[in-house]
Amino acid sequence: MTATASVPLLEARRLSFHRQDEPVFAPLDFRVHAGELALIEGDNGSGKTTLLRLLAGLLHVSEGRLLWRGAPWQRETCAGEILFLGHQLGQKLELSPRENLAFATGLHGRRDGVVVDDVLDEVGLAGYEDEPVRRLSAGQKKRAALARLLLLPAALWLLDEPYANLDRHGIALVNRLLEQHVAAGGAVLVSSHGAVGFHGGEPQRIRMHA
Ligand SMILES: Nc1ncnc2c1ncn2[C@@H]1O[C@H](COP(=O)(O)OP(=O)(O)OP(=O)(O)O)[C@@H](O)[C@H]1O
Repeated sequence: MTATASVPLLEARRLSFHRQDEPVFAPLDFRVHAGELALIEGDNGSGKTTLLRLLAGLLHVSEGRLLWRGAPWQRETCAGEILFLGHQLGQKLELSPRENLAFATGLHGRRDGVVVDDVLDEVGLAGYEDEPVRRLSAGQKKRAALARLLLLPAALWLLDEPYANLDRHGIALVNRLLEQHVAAGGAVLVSSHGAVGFHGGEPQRIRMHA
């Protein structure tokens, strides 16, 4: 392994987040490397979403350190490298899936050689490419959001309950995306109350404690 390969993509050192001076979760230490999937585990209210929002830069670190590729985490460096898919799916409801993807790629660029129509077909939205997202079902909205994973060039995916609202084909789609991304050298942090169907090795477990 080269020195570069051994540097984690993301590293948390005694990381914590406070609300009204109270820590939401106990300080966390973990490292996520390229080609690795990590599960964030914990009960309702234990801080999984808060952690993911913190890692996405939507909240400010209260204490501890967050490193990206060995250097202090900075929004400018990480904007296109980290993709967060949360409960709010980040879709503009008046725009179509195709238009939402155009908006996202305008901000963050796109993977080489990936075609929008192929991506929308792969996530099961063939025939809905130009429908306003507000007219899609909950599962279809989720699929429109998942399309970003295939199209954008982010190295690290932060996925909060990625299986929510999906049927069995959608669940299989998420599992396929996870395995493809990790096999291609990407990394994933995922929170899920259900089983995560990942067969690319034993995942790291990040346990949230109050
Ligand atoms: N916007 C907010 N303002 C104040 N408190 C919040 C806010 N969002 C979350 N909390 C609190 O922070 C704690 C952690 O919430 P968080 O959503 O991170 O938990 P979670 O582990 O993702 O839960 P779940 O499994 O139910 O999705 C909870 O006690 C919650 O009430």
